[in-house]
Amino acid sequence: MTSSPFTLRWGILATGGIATTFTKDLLVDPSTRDAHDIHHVVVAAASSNSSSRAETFLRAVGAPQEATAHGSYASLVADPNVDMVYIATPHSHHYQHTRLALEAGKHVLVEKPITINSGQARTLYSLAKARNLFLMEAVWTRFFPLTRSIQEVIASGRLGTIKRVQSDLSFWNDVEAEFGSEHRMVKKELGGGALLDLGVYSLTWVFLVLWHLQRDGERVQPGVKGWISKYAATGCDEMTSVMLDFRAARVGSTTTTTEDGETEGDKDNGDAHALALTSLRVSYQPNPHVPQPSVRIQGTRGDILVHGISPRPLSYTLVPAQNEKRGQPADFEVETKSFEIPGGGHGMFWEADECARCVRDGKLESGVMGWEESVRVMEVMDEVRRQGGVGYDEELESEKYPLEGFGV
Ligand SMILES: NC(=O)C1=CN([C@@H]2O[C@H](COP(=O)(O)OP(=O)(O)OC[C@H]3O[C@@H](n4cnc5c(N)ncnc54)[C@H](OP(=O)(O)O)[C@@H]3O)[C@@H](O)[C@H]2O)C=CC1
Ligand SMILES: O=C1OC[C@@H](O)[C@H](O)[C@H]1O
Repeated sequence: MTSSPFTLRWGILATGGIATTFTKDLLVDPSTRDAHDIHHVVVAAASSNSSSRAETFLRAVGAPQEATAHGSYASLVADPNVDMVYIATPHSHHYQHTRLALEAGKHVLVEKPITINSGQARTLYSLAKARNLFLMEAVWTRFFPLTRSIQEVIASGRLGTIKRVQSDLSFWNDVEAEFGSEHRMVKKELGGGALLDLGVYSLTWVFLVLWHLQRDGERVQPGVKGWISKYAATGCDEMTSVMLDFRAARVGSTTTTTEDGETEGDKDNGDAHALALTSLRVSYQPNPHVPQPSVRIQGTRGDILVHGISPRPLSYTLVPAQNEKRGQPADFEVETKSFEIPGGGHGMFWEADECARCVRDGKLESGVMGWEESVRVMEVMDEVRRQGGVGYDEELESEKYPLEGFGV
């Protein structure tokens, strides 16, 4: 027996770059990615600017004619046809706009980073829980089939015990020419800086491997050491490097017997280290003719090299360790697995599908991009900013609501 798909009705809050990309993805037929149980409808969009800006946006993305164009965010969240609000404003506004939507009784998908700091994130998740509403940080990379495939390889133990993860999301920019001092990437009033915008992906890869290797209920926050180099024009971070120390990341460690009769499990203390990098001045891959992995996951029996930009990688290579002296060499061959993004989309529809399924099933949080992990990543970024001396205005770091000038 086939039942009809569950329909989620979306309201898009803001009309900028990523709102456009995401909304176009919502309009891609889910059957092109073999999803038959859910369906998305774009019922409204809002611009803080004017309803005509929202109308232009709706036409540009190809939304249904009957979708409503709102001239304010307050009007969007009051729209009774909207089930789920997608928030695509700058970082500085996520806390205010997510509260606006939750307090109006809407489920929310909010762009990364969920907030400016972990305290704000915790408050939003408590509010969602109290109001019985779904809330998720839009870390779309988590929902890629490629990401799931890598997590499965790690969980299978084929790579042995995972000891190290290195992850880099850096762009090679002429920062002054490209961003000046007004672009959201570098403007402090908009929560700018490499760490919150790009570093969150480097940490995402570290967490999706090492946080999940710790046992449920026994997870401990890693030790964190961070270095920040500031952009002279605005004081935001333009280059941030983070080292993390995960103690006793034990699930997936091997206990195979080696030639001398010992077991790897006996010798391994379970610790793992990570390096999460981001910069606006150099690139993870300065020259496409010389491919370099954006993420490297290292186990005692081999590595995984992830290729392509880390928010949206399209292939990975399994690299077996070859060490003549080892009793137990890797039992797999070099293999590259490539993935496609179907339906002509960008790949953001998989996170939207997760939202629909969670709402359908009455879940408040995703089992893939859960609340605790989201808060833990924010805590790491808080600590790195503390060590590197980068703070935002008191109001932006506060949990005061509503703040004037934020359209709430
Ligand atoms: N997941 C991903 O791959 C990506 C995620 N992002 C995230 O999405 C968010 C938005 O980024 P992006 O779309 O590139 O940004 P844009 O500057 O392109 O768009 C931001 C939109 O927010 C609205 N807005 C409301 N208040 C302000 C304000 N004071 N200043 C500027 N804009 C304001 C505007 O829409 P309006 O006038 O209609 O209200 C504007 O168009 C960020 O949090 C970023 O981290 C960004 C790029 C990629
Ligand atoms: O989320 C993002 O991923 C891709 C980057 O180009 C963009 O600046 C960032 O916001």
